[in-house]
Amino acid sequence: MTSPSEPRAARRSSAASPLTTPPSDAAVPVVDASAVRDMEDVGEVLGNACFGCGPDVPHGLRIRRTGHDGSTAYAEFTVQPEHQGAPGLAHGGILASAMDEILGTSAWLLGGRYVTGRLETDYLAPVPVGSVVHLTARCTGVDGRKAYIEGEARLGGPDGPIAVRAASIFIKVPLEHFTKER
Ligand SMILES: CCCCCCCCCCCCCCCC(=O)SCCNC(=O)CCNC(=O)[C@H](O)C(C)(C)COP(=O)(O)OP(=O)(O)OC[C@H]1O[C@@H](n2cnc3c(N)ncnc32)[C@H](O)[C@@H]1OP(=O)(O)O
Repeated sequence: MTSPSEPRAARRSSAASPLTTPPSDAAVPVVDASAVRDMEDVGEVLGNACFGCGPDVPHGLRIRRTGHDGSTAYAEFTVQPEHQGAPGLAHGGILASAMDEILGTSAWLLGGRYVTGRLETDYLAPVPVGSVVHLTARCTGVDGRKAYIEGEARLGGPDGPIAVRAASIFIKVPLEHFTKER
């Protein structure tokens, strides 16, 4: 339940705009078994250099994936001093990066390789340095190469208050997207 004293965006149930709302004939997401298997060796599949989830990246977010239920992915991270923007608070771009990571994890579960095409964020509450942030994302529909994914970041626990909501479109790309010379 929301109240009139909450931020206007908190009174909406989703961050999705018309651009990130799947069309009415979008397909229901189907999880790919091999993507789930790859999750167990994600360091080997992707390397450990990811700003979002690389465990040894010095100034990275070091997001820890904690599981999934269908295309709904779960993760958490702790906001470090190097993630600060305003004094004592997480930088908004850092929080958008964290949302990108969990939204991308939900896309990963569909199989193939996806990249972020569009990312929309609503910031509902400041996030103090030292907070444990709980991330969730789910696919709301698939239309051709486009996967529509929404998520949120909660403070302090999986049922804690929502600090950030995000809605996105991830686009399926061939492997050459990552390997071709530019
Ligand atoms: C426990 C679990 C463990 C799991 C373990 C592994 C987990 C692993 C997680 C990794 C998590 C990383 C999460 C970070 C993910 C990044 O940060 S990815 C990096 C940021 N993104 C990029 O660099 C993308 C840059 N953009 C591009 O390369 C190109 O623009 C794209 C997106 C590939 C599209 O180009 P294209 O292939 O030529 O496709 P195009 O025909 O233009 O568009 C295809 C369709 O998408 C639509 N589209 C394209 N762009 C957009 C847009 N911006 N907005 C809306 N629609 C768009 C088009 O309209 C078109 O729609 P249809 O006509 O088919 O209806």
